[in-house]
Amino acid sequence: MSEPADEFHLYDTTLRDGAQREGIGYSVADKLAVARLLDDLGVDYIEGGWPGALPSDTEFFRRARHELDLKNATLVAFGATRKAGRAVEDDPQVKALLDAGTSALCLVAKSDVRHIRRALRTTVEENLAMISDTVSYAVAQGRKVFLDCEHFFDGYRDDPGHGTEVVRTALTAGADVVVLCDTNGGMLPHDVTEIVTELRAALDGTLPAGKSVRLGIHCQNDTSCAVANTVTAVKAGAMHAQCTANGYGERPGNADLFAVAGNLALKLGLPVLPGGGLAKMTRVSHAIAEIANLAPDTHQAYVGHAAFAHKAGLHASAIKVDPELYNHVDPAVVGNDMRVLVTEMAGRASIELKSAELGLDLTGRPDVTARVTSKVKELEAAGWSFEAADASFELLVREELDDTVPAPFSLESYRVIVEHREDGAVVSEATVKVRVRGERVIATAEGNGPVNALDSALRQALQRHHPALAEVELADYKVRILAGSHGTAAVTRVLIDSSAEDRDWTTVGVHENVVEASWHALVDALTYALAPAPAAR
Ligand SMILES: CC(=O)SCCNC(=O)CCNC(=O)[C@H](O)C(C)(C)COP(=O)(O)OP(=O)(O)OC[C@H]1O[C@@H](n2cnc3c(N)ncnc32)[C@H](O)[C@@H]1OP(=O)(O)O
Ligand SMILES: CC(=O)C(=O)O
Repeated sequence: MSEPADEFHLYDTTLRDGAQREGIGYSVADKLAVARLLDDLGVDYIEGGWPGALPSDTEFFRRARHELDLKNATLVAFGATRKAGRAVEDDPQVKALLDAGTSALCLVAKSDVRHIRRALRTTVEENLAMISDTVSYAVAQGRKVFLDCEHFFDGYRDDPGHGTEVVRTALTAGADVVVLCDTNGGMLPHDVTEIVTELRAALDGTLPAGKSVRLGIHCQNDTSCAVANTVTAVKAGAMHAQCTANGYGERPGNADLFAVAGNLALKLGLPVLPGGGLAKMTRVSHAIAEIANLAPDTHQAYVGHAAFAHKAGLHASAIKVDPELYNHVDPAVVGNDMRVLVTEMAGRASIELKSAELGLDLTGRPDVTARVTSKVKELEAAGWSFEAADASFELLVREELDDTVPAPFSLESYRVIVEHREDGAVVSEATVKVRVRGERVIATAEGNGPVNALDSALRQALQRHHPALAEVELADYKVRILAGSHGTAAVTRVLIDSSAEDRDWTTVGVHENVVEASWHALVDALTYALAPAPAAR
């Protein structure tokens, strides 16, 4: 296998191929915002869309001229080669492409004989002429041209001579880079290595003077190998990689820009995303997901929230010695963080590391660490989950550390009624009887559900003594029924996300009864809201 070329481009197609993902529909303003993020990240090219095909893409390029001030990237307009049987200068799609006014263009061309004959319904000779005419016409107008060879790998397998001829024709006509596309995404890494290597050898010495073999790669993710195929093509000599943010794209998607950039920079030592771009990857990935209106993928390599989250006790015990022992790269290099998760898989090291993350120092307290470890295992076995409920975990550790957070009240009783009225309205009403700082308080409130009513009644009862609770909001409420096993009853687990000013926290409650499980999570949430900082923080 040859080594990566010295000159290398990272080419982003989030706004064109990425927008072909089911469920994505960018506005022009969204596209401008994504382009700014990608430019700030440091990609070399941003493919903005297909002017003349999509009115919103035509509008994007029009606005980009005045509104995008790109610092690092070159904007590229995408389109197809001229239509079969039509002169290039008379082709309205080619005109619209040039009218977009970008200095660089990317043309998609057929390179598989099956597609030329059956989809394009033309001859191999005419298709080569379409490529040659369109590339040389755009080059003559001063544009840099990339040529995407659709279905290159499938076509090359059937007819290597023809595949080679397509690439030769485009390079001879003046294409800057010819991009080999695994359009159906069916290749495996060894196929890509073999074909790229063989193609380079076949082209070597056959191009006109002054032309060199400049290849790119574009991989769809249908075998889940898009990133691997991209990296392997670069290893085999491709000097231009097309990718999309978060791997968005047609069907299962494309090669994920962040995984490709991380691999090329940190594993192959290529200077991609210079100027600190790597450290912006996590932020940019999440910001683009937000604009696309998609939840970020928690488990995405390099940039996912869980990319450096460690659950197994054995992992945590080695991480305690040296985080490098269980991280393939330093998370900070890609703008991410390492986290230790506390679950029934935790060992003492996990408990110590997680506590340290929360500002609780268990060094020199093996008794506390051991007690917390066994309590967590016991509770997790009974259905509790501390993985996401850091606040409940902190309360538990502090209790064992003799730094118990004072309970804001003691409970005498609570009662919840759900009333289905004759007119169809369903009203919940809760009454709580509590003691707050020696005073007996009774409060009743209505709510749109039993937990909402309970929360309102409890806050009402506490508000005079604890006015800070007015700032606390219940941001989310998740319920999960955990099936019983070994003859035990099913239990309900409730997670409550709370927020106040600039902090947020999660608490957990478990019980056979959903209201009681909610009550536990609610009480932890309000207790945590009023908790003084830990003695050791
Ligand atoms: C692999 C990829 O993802 S490439 C990007 C694909 N992206 C898109 O298709 C999104 C944007 N596409 C569109 O808006 C429309 O499909 C358009 C405007 C491009 C074309 O629309 P229409 O003119 O209505 O044609 P339609 O989509 O039905 O068919 C495509 C036409 O382009 C032709 N064509 C396809 N590929 C090429 C090519 N590389 N070069 C020249 N012509 C091509 C087809 O033969 C067909 O021609 P025909 O109308 O003479 O039969
Ligand atoms: C060009 C492109 O998107 C493809 O061949 O998949």
